[in-house]
Amino acid sequence: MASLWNQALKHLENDLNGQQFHTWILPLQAIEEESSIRLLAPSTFILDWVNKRLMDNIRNAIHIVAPTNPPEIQLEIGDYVLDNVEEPEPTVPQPLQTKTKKAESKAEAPSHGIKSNLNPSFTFETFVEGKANQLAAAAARQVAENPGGSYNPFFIYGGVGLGKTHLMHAIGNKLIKDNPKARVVYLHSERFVADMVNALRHNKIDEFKRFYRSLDALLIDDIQFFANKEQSQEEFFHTFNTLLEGNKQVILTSDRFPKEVDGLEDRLKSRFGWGLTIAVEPPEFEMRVAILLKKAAEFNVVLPDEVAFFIAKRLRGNVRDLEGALKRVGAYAQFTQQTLTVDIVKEALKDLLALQQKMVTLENIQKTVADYYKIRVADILSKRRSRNVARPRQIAMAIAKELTNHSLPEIGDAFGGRDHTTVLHAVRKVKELRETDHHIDEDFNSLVRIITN
Ligand SMILES: Nc1ncnc2c1ncn2[C@@H]1O[C@H](COP(=O)(O)OP(=O)(O)OP(=O)(O)O)[C@@H](O)[C@H]1O
Repeated sequence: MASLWNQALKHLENDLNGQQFHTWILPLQAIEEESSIRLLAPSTFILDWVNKRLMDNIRNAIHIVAPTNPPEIQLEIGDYVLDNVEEPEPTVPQPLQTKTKKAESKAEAPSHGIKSNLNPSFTFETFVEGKANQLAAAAARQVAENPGGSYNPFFIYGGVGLGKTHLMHAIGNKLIKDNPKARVVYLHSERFVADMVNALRHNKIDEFKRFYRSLDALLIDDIQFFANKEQSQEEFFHTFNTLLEGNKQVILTSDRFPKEVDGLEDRLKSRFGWGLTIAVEPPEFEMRVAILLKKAAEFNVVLPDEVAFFIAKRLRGNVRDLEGALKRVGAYAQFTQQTLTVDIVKEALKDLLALQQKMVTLENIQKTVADYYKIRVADILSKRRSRNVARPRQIAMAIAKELTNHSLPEIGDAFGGRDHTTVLHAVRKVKELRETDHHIDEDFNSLVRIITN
């Protein structure tokens, strides 16, 4: 029987987004006692964060797995000690061990091997490929086959919930599968910063450095959180160089193109571009269907094709949202013991569908695009052809085609009475521009996110 905490973790993983789960929940070490569960946080930073924002989620999860007699939850600080860094041949890397004074005195200190922090379910096998992530997935496989090769660092960027973390873990999992002794560590950039601050406080910075520089692969998620943290950037810069010089693999993710991460030193930005930088994009319709079908099989939800089509057509957000919707309809079907149909999905996802419907109107698209480019909606509807107005107009039309079910003539009408061929031209032009100009591509993706979220 899995420990109570391990069972609770499964619920927390569903409940929270990947970043929250990896950054704040996974680092907690649980000591289960008769009527209580002690959660040890490796730093005050993590302790405070969990305390302020995630205690309700933790309580809920514990209540689900122990509904009749839920243990009391105590959150306390446990010292992270960087240990065994130079052990000659660890079967698994040995970076972080938890030690608490209380736990020690009870000789109950949990013994942990290396915490690679990899989620075993994020693999290439469970990753659905489509136009939006094909390149990224192919490159990730290359990196997994040939770590420390020419794709180093490997940098994946793109909007939230589009599979960056998943891909990164897939590489890490493959590296360890191929070589169980590989020292692979995944962590969120905020966690790197927190660990560094902690190491400084405990005079363990040399061990900290040695540890990170002794890895075979270092995977750091969401590096935009390094922004304006000069000391962390400095440390990371040296770690990064040492790893690269030793042909060790570095994998990074960010929500935007590295050069556009504000508050990051130029030398870091430029180095991030030395290897391969690749984007993941929001999934297109076919991929959304494929993701729904694959996840349905994973979650044991019987999902008829037409129902998958319906959800994919109506929910155009990121993969995490699709997953959330699927879990909801799955639970609904189970609860009401009905086979899923489009009508049931309409009922189960009523609020989500209404929200999406309400927000994605042509007016909303025009307004969002106008705000984004700091022009007026009237400019978009006008006949003006200057580039600063014409380009946003084309982008707005292309988004309208992508996000709504309106026909080309309807879109043309709504954009100041234009002909449908003008809309078609805009759609083609924007497609071409997105392929050649990453600024336009970023703008487009950001706008879709703003409109659909
Ligand atoms: N192509 C895909 N195939 C299968 N699952 C996917 C895919 N893309 C994303 N997911 C799933 O969607 C969820 C969110 O993905 P992930 O955490 O990797 O996103 P992310 O891009 O790292 O977002 P964030 O920046 O918010 O961390 C995860 O459960 C992941 O497994």
